[in-house]
Amino acid sequence: MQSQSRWYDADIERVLITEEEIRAKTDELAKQVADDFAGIDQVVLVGVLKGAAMFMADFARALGRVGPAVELEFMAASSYGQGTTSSGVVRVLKDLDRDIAGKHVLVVEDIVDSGLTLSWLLKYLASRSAASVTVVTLFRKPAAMRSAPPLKYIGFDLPPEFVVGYGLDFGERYRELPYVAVLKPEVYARG
Ligand SMILES: O=P(O)(O)OC[C@H]1O[C@H](OP(=O)(O)OP(=O)(O)O)[C@H](O)[C@@H]1O
Ligand code: HPA
Repeated sequence: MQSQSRWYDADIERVLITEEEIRAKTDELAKQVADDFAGIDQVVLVGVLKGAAMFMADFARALGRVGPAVELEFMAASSYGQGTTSSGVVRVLKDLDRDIAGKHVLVVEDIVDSGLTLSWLLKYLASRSAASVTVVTLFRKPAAMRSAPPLKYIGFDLPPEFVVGYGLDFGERYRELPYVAVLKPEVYARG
């Protein structure tokens, strides 16, 4: 059966990580976290919107199958706006709804690129008296190795290119792609 063409097909330069690879890696990360959190009954997952929406949903279910009970919390932070480089200023668009004091918190990020968002977020959460704060990110860019806080749970290392899909956007578009891809140069240039 021929697969149907989708609106974004013509914009894609190349796929970097497939849907199947994302699924397998998500299960693997959940297993690692479950093993490390053995003996802990409850973990609060803090998803960083909007980019982490897809990973949060899939990771929460993967962890639920093999690990502790999870509570879902979301924060919304933004530093990229419409472009492909960080503005350098993290804006909180939505704060946590509940107190995390005394709880084991796992921050769920889609990507750590410059590391600015994560560094800022960890400082922000440090004042909330959580029992522990750990980070899981599905993707990491090379710049993060220089400037981001040390990370234990990383899905994939990506090349230093602006990517879209599986939650990641370019000007709010392409988040719904089931894989992670690089767009054609003319698409980035159009803005
Ligand atoms: O390591 P950094 O260079 O800080 O980049 C990482 C952050 O950038 C993206 O969010 P963005 O600010 O684009 O907001 P969004 O999630 O709403 O797209 C992404 O979802 C991460 O949260
Ligand atoms: O490569 C990226 N794509 C989309 N959003 C991002 N936020 C940081 N890096 C990226």
